[in-house]
Amino acid sequence: MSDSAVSTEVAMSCRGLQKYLGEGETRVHVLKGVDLDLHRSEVSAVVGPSGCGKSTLLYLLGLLDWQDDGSISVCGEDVPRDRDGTHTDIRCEHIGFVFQFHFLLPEFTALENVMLPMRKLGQLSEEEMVSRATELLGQVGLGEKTGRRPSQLSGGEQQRVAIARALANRPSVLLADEPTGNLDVKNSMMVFDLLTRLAKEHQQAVLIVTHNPDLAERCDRILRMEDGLFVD
Ligand SMILES: Nc1ncnc2c1ncn2[C@@H]1O[C@H](COP(=O)(O)OP(=O)(O)OP(=O)(O)O)[C@@H](O)[C@H]1O
Repeated sequence: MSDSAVSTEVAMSCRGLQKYLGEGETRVHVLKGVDLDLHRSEVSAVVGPSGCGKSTLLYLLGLLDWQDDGSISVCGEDVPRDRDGTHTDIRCEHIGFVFQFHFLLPEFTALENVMLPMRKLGQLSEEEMVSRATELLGQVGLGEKTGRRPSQLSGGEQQRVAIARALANRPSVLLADEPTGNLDVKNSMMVFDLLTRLAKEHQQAVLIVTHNPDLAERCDRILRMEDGLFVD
């Protein structure tokens, strides 16, 4: 993938990120001081052996868990370390997630699923939310299937709805944990290319955890993690 379109603007960064998991004898020092800058329009792959801390890092950057030490900033603003709800607001506004399993709500249509993050953020009218969700589903090639429930869509289509949902609030950062891990080779490539193309179009920074070397090679850069740290 060409890096000519990578912006110098940092969408997210972390410094000295440390995390312990578990209690007592099972306590593990998972992240040992991770430094990272994610630039807009840049797609970074995180690779490394099982258990080295990739998902833990994604959880911390996604503000789904708290670090034990170190700092995270989003669009130049430090994320406060106290657990006062600020995290949820920042997450809603700035961060989109795509997981291996789509976590779409089964009783909702594709359109309603994509509208959910917008409802939570509460900045758009009903009409604006419908319009944006419709546009996003069109961009992921599901313009004709907006009224379908997840069970009426294929695995690849469900993951495309999840991508549209992740982009709904026009986040600064898109975090993806094995986003194609549940798909066959053909759908993997298609979903991966779609995700990275749309993120670049929307000038988002993308961080993808993957065990798939073919997908990692298609990213702008590959970050190798070993035992809780990035290595050269
Ligand atoms: N709740 C927990 N208590 C103790 N240790 C944990 C806990 N959750 C995860 N770990 C350990 O933390 C380490 C990092 O886990 P993490 O899920 O971040 O690894 P990973 O690199 O994403 O692995 P994989 O590629 O297998 O998904 C592992 O050694 C794991 O066993």
